Amino acid sequence: MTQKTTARILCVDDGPLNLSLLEAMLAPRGYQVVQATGGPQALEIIAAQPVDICLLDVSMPGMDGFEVCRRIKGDAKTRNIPVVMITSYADLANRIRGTEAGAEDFISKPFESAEVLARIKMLLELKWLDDRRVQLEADLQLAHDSLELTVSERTEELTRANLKLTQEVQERTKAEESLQGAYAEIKGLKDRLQAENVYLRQEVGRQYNFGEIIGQSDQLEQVFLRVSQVAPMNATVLLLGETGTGKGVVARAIHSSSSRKEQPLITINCTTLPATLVESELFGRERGAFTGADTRQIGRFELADGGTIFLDEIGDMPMELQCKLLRVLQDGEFERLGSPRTIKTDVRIIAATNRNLEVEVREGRFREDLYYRLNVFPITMPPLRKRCADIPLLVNHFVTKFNKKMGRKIDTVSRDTLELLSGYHWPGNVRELESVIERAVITSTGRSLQVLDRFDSFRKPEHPDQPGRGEEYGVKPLIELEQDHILHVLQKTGWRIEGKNGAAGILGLNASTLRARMRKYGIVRV
Ligand SMILES: Nc1ncnc2c1ncn2[C@@H]1O[C@H](COP(=O)(O)OP(=O)(O)OP(=O)(O)O)[C@@H](O)[C@H]1O
Repeated sequence: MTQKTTARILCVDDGPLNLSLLEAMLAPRGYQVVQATGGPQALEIIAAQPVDICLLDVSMPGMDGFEVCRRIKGDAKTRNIPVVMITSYADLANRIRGTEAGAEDFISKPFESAEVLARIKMLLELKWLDDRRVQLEADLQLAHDSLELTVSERTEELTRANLKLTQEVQERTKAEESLQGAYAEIKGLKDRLQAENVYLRQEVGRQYNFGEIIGQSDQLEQVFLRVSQVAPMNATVLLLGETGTGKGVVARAIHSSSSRKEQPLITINCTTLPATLVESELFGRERGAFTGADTRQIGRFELADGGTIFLDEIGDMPMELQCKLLRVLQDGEFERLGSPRTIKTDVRIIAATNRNLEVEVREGRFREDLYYRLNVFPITMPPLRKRCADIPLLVNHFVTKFNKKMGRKIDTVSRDTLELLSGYHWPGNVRELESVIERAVITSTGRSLQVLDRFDSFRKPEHPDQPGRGEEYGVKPLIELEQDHILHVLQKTGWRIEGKNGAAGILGLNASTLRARMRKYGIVRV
């Protein structure tokens, strides 16, 4: 513990001798002695300069030592100056009064040098300790205050941070909620999209496949029924219907479901064959049959022996050939061009046309007898617009086909697209749909089919008054109605023709007339 040795000691006494004694005692010990000969002077000194200790005589004229002591202790600025009262008779009454006035200690007159010095030293140490304590307390208070400040600043900071955090949490919660909302919306959209998308693969399992014929509409079911009825027979089949409705497909299905399926199916397109060569194409020719015929040619009828001949676009066959064809159909016989030898052939005939043969007959462009020969078992292919139910299956079929061909991976078609396709008139029928899908597979980006064609301009039928186009007005030809009705009644009667509850009676026909009609329309029980 260090302590300053130059302590300033105020000695207050009305006796100069005492003051000199004290000065003589203290000064040599390094104390700075300040003298006052009375109370008022002492108080002035104390107010003007720092004093470390005050030695105060009790009995002084005017203001005694007790009063001076009281004033020192009564002033906050001077209260910590230790006061030592000097009394010549150290009686108890004076000590009590001194203590009450606030004196810290007492020394007796005459002074005992050792006692005075010991007391001064002790009081100075105490004062120093007290000063130190006050200082420490002040430091502590300061530290406490600064800590308080720091704590309050920190608390404020934390509160602010907490507030910010709370706001952030709220914002985040809000963001999360809106994200959840967005997710929900996306999920909703996705679900809707999925609901709107027709998954092609799912459809594959449901695809009705009669050979290559895709479709499951009621109209096509009728075709399937008739195909399955006639395929096993050798009967001639006449396929009717607009262009692109699938007559060729049905011809192949009939052949491949028949007992001739291991034998060839020879197709002759009566439109594309040059008229001059048709005859040799069909029946063959001997070498030298005509100028330039330097080799023998086997005709298609000969090639098809045991198999099937598909005469496509029969309505376009020249009249002179129709006669020869009739002979093959009737007798199974013909001669090669330039040869008298009759060749026998066993072929099944399937003919197809998009013309109205009755009109052709009426107008003299088609032989009536040939027409009856061909019209043994007519099958009318419904136009695509009459069997929109098949459009999804057909789209699926063609997308799969063109995916494979072009190495694409399209697997969905939106409902909107299907609706667009289903609403179109399809004058070119399945062939037209096929090329629309081929185009769309080429141009689609991604996995969903995008059809860019605009169909509206084609919607209206071009020739509303053309005969045989009744289906454009939702009207079936009478002949079709009759066929359907007979079939329907026969199914109802369990194929009973005659007698009570027989189909003939119900239809108001003789049994023989009904049988004739059934033959005419090729209606047989399967
Ligand atoms: N039901 C079907 N299922 C699958 N493909 C079909 C179907 N109908 C038609 N097609 C396809 O449509 C295209 C046209 O068919 P097809 O040539 O058989 O018609 P068509 O009635 O003979 O026409 P045209 O009278 O002009 O000769 C072909 O590529 C065929 O494969």
